[in-house]
Amino acid sequence: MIIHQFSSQQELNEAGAGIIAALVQTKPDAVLGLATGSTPIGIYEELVKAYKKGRVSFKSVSTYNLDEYVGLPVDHPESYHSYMNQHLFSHIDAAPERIRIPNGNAADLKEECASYNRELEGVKQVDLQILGLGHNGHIGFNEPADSLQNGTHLVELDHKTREANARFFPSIDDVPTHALTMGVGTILKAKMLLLVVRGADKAEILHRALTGPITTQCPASLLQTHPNLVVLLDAEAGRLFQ
Ligand SMILES: N[C@@H]1[C@@H](O)[C@H](O)[C@@H](COP(=O)(O)O)O[C@@H]1O
Repeated sequence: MIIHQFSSQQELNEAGAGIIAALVQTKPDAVLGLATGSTPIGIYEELVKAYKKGRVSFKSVSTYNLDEYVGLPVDHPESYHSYMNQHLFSHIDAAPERIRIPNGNAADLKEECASYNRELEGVKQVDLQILGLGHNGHIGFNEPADSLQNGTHLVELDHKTREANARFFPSIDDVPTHALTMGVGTILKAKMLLLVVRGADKAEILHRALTGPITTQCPASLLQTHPNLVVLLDAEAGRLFQ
């Protein structure tokens, strides 16, 4: 595990975007696993800048998103489809046919998960998976539990997760109760994991995830088992590592 701590958000964003851009420059048909949430927004902004300056092209890249809410219309402003268009896809040359986000409105959600799994199995390996961290230690939408699932599946969201995400909705009652998420097994198969964590409110859970026992009660703790985990932190999130 390599941990990089940054004193400014800008440096962190540039470092994150730099790692992704360098991968795509050397491997134009790279497979990227993408995350949503507030954490990666600045990194996506830097990637868009790099694209606009002609430093990187995404036209041959394939992308797989980690998760999506169940039951939000695709064009709902808080759907992860909308998020990805707003923060990344509408600004770069990514090929729509190589962009995949779980469909949380599929008539048959089980079949949607199965087909997402089949597609991911068809890809030899995700080259780089971006990850944020939930306040309860979740990754994607893999919530703390007695056991975790390997592949993409339907989850019921923890109250804590819905509370954390209520800031994006008129009220907590508007936050979806379920989501589709890649499983921890799928996440761990990526060649490289880029975990990005910001803010004092994540310091404790981050410290527990990276230095505490490996337990399904803290899904991010399983990242300790990955041979190529790179962690980008701001000073507030990294407070307990000093
Ligand atoms: N499903 C997403 C995760 O993929 C994200 O990493 C996490 C942290 O979100 P944020 O970056 O907004 O703190 O929670 C969300 O609910």
